[in-house]
Amino acid sequence: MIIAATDTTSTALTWFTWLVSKHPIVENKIIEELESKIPVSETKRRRLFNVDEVKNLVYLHGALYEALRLYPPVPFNHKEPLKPDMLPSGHPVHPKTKVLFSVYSMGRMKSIWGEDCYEFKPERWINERGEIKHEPSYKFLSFGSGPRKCLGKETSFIQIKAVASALIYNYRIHVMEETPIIPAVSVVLHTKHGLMTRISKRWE
Ligand code: HEM
Repeated sequence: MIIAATDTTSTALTWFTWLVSKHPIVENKIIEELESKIPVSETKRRRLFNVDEVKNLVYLHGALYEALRLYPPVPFNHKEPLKPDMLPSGHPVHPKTKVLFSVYSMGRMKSIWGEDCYEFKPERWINERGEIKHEPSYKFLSFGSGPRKCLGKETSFIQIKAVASALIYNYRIHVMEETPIIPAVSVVLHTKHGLMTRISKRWE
């Protein structure tokens, strides 16, 4: 729980916070969705959101999945076959061979996500009926795929959603860009220099 859950969720929230601060239109749409789906009285502006309240937030889901696609907290992974196998490319794989794959790169491939693959676009995850658009786990690999995929996927996502709602709804977050916001080369995709921010209350 401690190893698998701590750095992954905090890293996901860090990249999400940075991406939202760079995309004010997305930030406004998240607030609009919170206000329309979870109405709040004028006198009680500041608030926290519970699991049931955030469950059906479609736009926020899309924004968080976009952050996880562009900045997967576990940026690479490896697998090895139990018996001799062949990759779709025609390359044979021996049971003792580890196949390393970059989840980070796969989230940014035009052949997988289309021409706009570098764009932070929550709408990518919303279908024409306004519902969450599901993608196969072998395409969106941020939580892995198959029998050993992340056990904490649902738990972590709902936690992240509740924290992200409270952060964006209650505070204006201005990212200080004195140091570049770039990924660190590591097993978990931390921001190399952290994320320095100036935070103010949104409702005063
Ligand atoms: C944003 C948050 C998280 C991300 C991106 C993430 C990602 C991953 C990935 C990529 C794997 C490897 C899957 C594979 O090899 O196919 C994994 C495994 C795992 N995760 Fe997570 N994880 C997150 C949060 C959590 C949390 C909160 C927990 C626990 C409550 C957790 C528990 C586990 C466990 C136990 C495994 C090993 C599963 C196995 O080997 O059978 N994860 N996670």
